[in-house]
Amino acid sequence: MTMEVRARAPGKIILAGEHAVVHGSTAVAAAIDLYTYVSLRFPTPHDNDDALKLQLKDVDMEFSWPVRKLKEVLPELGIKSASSPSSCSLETSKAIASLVEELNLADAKLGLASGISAFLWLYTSIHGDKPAKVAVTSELPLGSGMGSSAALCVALSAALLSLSDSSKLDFSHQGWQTFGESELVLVNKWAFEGEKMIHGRPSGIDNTVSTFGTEYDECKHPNNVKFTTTYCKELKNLIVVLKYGKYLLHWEIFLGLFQLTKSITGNIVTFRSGELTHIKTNMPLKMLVTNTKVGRNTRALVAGVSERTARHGSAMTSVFKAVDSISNEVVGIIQSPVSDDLAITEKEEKLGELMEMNQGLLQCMGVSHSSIETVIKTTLKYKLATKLTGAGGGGCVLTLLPTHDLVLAATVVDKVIRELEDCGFKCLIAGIGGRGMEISFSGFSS
Ligand SMILES: Nc1ncnc2c1ncn2[C@@H]1O[C@H](COP(=O)(O)OP(=O)(O)O)[C@@H](O)[C@H]1O
Ligand SMILES: C[C@@](O)(CCOP(=O)(O)O)CC(=O)O
Repeated sequence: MTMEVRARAPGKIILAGEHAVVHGSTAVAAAIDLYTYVSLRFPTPHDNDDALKLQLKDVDMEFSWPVRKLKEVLPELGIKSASSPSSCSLETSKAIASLVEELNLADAKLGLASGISAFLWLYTSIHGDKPAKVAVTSELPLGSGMGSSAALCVALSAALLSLSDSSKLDFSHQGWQTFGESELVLVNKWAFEGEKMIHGRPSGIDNTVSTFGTEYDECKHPNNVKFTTTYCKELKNLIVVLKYGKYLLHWEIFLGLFQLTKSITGNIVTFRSGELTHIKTNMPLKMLVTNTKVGRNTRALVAGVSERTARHGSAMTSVFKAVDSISNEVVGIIQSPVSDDLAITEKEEKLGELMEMNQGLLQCMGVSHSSIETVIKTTLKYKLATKLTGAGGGGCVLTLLPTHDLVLAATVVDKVIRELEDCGFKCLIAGIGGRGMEISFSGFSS
């Protein structure tokens, strides 16, 4: 009998503390509602297929390794156990590098090499030289600071473990299901090993958020938008009147408002030295995500910060300490209850200021970029605070949107998005918070 499993794992945004978290500071993050999907299927004897196949749908590429080649090249094949994650040895990592080199990736696709290496390591560690078909597709922009590499490693580890010999899952369950706590811990450990092959020295925040998620529940805004219906004699029809407090809304503003309200406000987490803590959000939190589309390499940026730390130890220690204080203050603000609009305004002002301070420190670490500065300048015209998110050097940037006056916010969002997109950037309002990894079985056949 063969079956197909599909796993999905979310991306994340880091609200405060990226890079410093690699050096022991606290970071604040949330899962987002954009996922990477991995499907895994073992061939039946009729398929007469003796290869491990990987399809990367986002980049329209496929790779295939005959299992005899894997047996020939990989020194430790078959001696690993799915239940005890371990780091890739130097010998195996050299062997994997030779397999990836043989793919002759074009220069523009070289960034994929690390992801393919992580795939080969995770697959062969968990399933040895078993032939299989694996397909990957993602809603996340790749290499942009929203954790696509971690989402890939988590979804891959989850799919692989769900069909491993030790899996205790209910294969007949319909729809998405998650793992028990100890299996989630195992997925997270394997995903961290995969992340190490992509990033070099990850803090573990991305894979941990992607595995466990940051639960969400509706966070009510004190001023709800009201929709009322009215009978219009001229049109002989019911029309919808959009009301927000004292305002009657213009259609365009309504669209902006719809974008703002449809995105969920979920909970956040803090991460420090490998420890994840769930924090309940007590205020509406809306972030505009701008993708500068400037490609960058997380491994190089993380290494660059470490090199600067080696050169200026004491100064960088102070920078990391300042980031730690910023993250803790951000959590304090998001966690404390709000009573009215005034309190929300005050909190948003403080959060905006802390984001600007965090951005300044990220600049100190050498991870900002002219495209990020352009987003900062553009949003500042609308009095909005912006910081990079993830590794920086381009990639994605976060802008805090005001929610104390949703109509004002919707008007501003519409204008700012238009101006940013005129610069060639791509904007989205991501729902903050959400489930961690999940799997779903399908296609039973014998
Ligand atoms: N859907 C995917 N398909 C192929 N490779 C992927 C995918 N998602 C992630 N990757 C791998 O992860 C790398 C991006 O990781 P990284 O630079 O850490 O950025 P991010 O912030 O998106 O995690 C890609 O260059 C590729 O090797
Ligand atoms: C820079 C860092 O803090 C976050 C990297 O995020 P991303 O890979 O750019 O999504 C590195 C890490 O914590 O592992």
